[in-house]
Amino acid sequence: MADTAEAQEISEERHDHEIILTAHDITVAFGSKVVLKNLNLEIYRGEILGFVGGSGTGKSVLMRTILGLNRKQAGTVKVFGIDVDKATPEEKMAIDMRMGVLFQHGALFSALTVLENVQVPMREYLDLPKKLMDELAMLKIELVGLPRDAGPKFPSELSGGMIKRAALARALALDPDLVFLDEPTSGLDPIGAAEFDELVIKLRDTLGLTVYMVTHDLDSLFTACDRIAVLGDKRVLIQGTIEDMLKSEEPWVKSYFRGKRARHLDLRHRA
Ligand SMILES: Nc1ncnc2c1ncn2[C@@H]1O[C@H](COP(=O)(O)OP(=O)(O)OP(=O)(O)O)[C@@H](O)[C@H]1O
Repeated sequence: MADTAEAQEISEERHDHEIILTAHDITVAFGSKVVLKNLNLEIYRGEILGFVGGSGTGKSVLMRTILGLNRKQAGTVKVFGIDVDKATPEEKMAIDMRMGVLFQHGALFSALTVLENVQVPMREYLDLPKKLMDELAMLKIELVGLPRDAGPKFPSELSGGMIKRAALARALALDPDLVFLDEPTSGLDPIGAAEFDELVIKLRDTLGLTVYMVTHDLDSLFTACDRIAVLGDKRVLIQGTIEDMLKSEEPWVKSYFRGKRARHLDLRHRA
């Protein structure tokens, strides 16, 4: 277990300050309802960034905006150094292939087996023979810690934790550099959630992934995240390490990280 200073050093070495994604001056509104206003955020290569904020503050909207699934009224999103609004169709496709997503709801297609679910992005972007696709999908299934016999199963035959792992396998199908996880541990029991966090850390360490994780899970924020960004008042209120969150006097941050539910957690929980 690394102490705080050591953990900080490891974290700094890891992301080495290379920016992999920049959201600059983002404004998003639905009709007259402004959800995000002049929001700025940076994500560094190799980090696990935890994204937190009150319910309905716009965490999913921001993730969808970054992914190009929501219209924005203003601002720029640069991924891998390319402004997505100015990207050519070829650049756009290359960017899409380098980003994997685990959505909060509808994680898997219920009519498809786990193997077929993992193959969905492969079919969309690659033209591979079936046998090779089967082998690649099985590798992803094993990578996320599922047994091979999970491949031919349907989502309804899996536990909640296995479904999340299968959805993660699908997000990893195209060997992305950056993965977006929208509340990946919601609905899991604490043991399942802790195991999922460990898996995310292991994948980051072994594959060099960068992870953007929307979460309400304080355990995940304490144990898995190198940095945390807090959304409130339509913008990023604060971003920094868990130590920064614990020192913050911003009222929402203070009540979230030092409130009753956070009381049992402290920095000794950090891996
Ligand atoms: N397509 C849409 N049309 C209109 N309003 C929307 C749309 N998508 C999101 N909103 C609104 O934007 C606000 C932010 O929603 P969002 O789902 O991003 O919140 P969140 O921070 O992810 O919440 P939670 O933690 O509860 O999942 C909400 O008020 C929501 O109703």
